[in-house]
Amino acid sequence: MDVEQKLRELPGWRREGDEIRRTITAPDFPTAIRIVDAIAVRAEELNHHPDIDIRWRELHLALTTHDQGGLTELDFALAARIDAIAAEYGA
Ligand SMILES: C[C@H](O)[C@H](O)[C@H]1CNC2=NC(N)=NC(=O)C2=N1
Repeated sequence: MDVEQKLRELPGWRREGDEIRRTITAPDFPTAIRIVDAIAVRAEELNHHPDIDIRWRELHLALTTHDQGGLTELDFALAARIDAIAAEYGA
């Protein structure tokens, strides 16, 4: 898998070691929590779960595939869904 090519398709995300990361800034704290809830639904569907650090209206997300020891297609599939959710909630 060409990680750099995948990242070009996901401009909000950056690579840090074995992870890709994105910060989402929601309009307010309740919206940030709704975004987390929507991400949870997708994560369950994909059986792939982000690390999420909630700081007021900022969400710091990190994706990797622990059981494969690094980045996989699943990380990029979930990242694309997270981007769609963020856009839907005005973040
Ligand atoms: C057993 C189950 O499939 C694994 O624990 C899954 C669940 N969700 C996961 N999510 C992420 N981000 N990485 C994983 O390696 C992972 N593994």
